Amino acid sequence: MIIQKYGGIAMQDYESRKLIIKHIQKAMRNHEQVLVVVSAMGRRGQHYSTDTLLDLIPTTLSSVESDLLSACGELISASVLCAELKKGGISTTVLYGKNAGIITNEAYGNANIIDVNTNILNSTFNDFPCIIVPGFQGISEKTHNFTTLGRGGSDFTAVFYGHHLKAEVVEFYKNVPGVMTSDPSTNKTVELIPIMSYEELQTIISAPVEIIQKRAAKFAALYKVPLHIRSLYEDEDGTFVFH
Ligand SMILES: Nc1ncnc2c1ncn2[C@@H]1O[C@H](COP(=O)(O)OP(=O)(O)O)[C@@H](O)[C@H]1O
Ligand SMILES: N[C@@H](CC(=O)OP(=O)(O)O)C(=O)O
Repeated sequence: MIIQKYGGIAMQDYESRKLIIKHIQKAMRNHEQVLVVVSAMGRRGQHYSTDTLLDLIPTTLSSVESDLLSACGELISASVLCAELKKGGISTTVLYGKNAGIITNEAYGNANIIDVNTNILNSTFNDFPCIIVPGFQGISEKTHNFTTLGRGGSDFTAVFYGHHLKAEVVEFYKNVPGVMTSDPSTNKTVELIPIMSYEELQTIISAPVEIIQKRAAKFAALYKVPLHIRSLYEDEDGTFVFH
């Protein structure tokens, strides 16, 4: 099985989702099971992005309502991509909430995962070769409220499932060719790093724009989850992280 994670930029519009669909189709030709983790569409200013949604309510500390609101971004993405895949004749379904199996504490805005139940995911793979899950979210153990896993948390969702489902690889489709020597949006002279260690990946991640969420990179390093960070737009090799 393979996991593919598509972030806000990849999900942002119909044209880029057409590229996503091509990558999913390719993965389905090569793997029996494909788990697709999606983020909310676009960035601040685009209708359904996490920041646009959070801008709807007064700035307060993270709370039941702010997590419920921001979790909607990924739920919208999952529903839209599922509908588009089905329209293209691809057998797929969405699992979310309790069915996605990620159980957290009540630390709204930056919840810790305390349990995972992949039974429904595994049994759903008997009927659907491709499953879509909204990233960045879980369900709290006590109250069953939606919780979120910290900004950039869809990366964590993908890596977390990667470990628990023993995925061959977790792929991240980005608006850059892979991990570069530094952020290409602020540095002109950068080079692609084709292979790197988990330690090197963690060292290169820097604020404000993290190529992969730090928490996700740390988890991947701990459990040696194989990562492949690559371009949404080009069929090049990108960056492999597996040692
Ligand atoms: N070392 C790096 N190599 C490549 N991109 C980097 C690096 N550091 C920061 N970035 C930034 O990380 C961003 C992450 O890509 P993006 O497609 O926005 O991810 P997401 O999956 O979160 O939507 C890139 O646009 C790039 O500007
Ligand atoms: N949408 C959430 C989670 C996330 O991981 O997003 P992205 O994959 O676009 O960085 C956020 O903006 O924090």
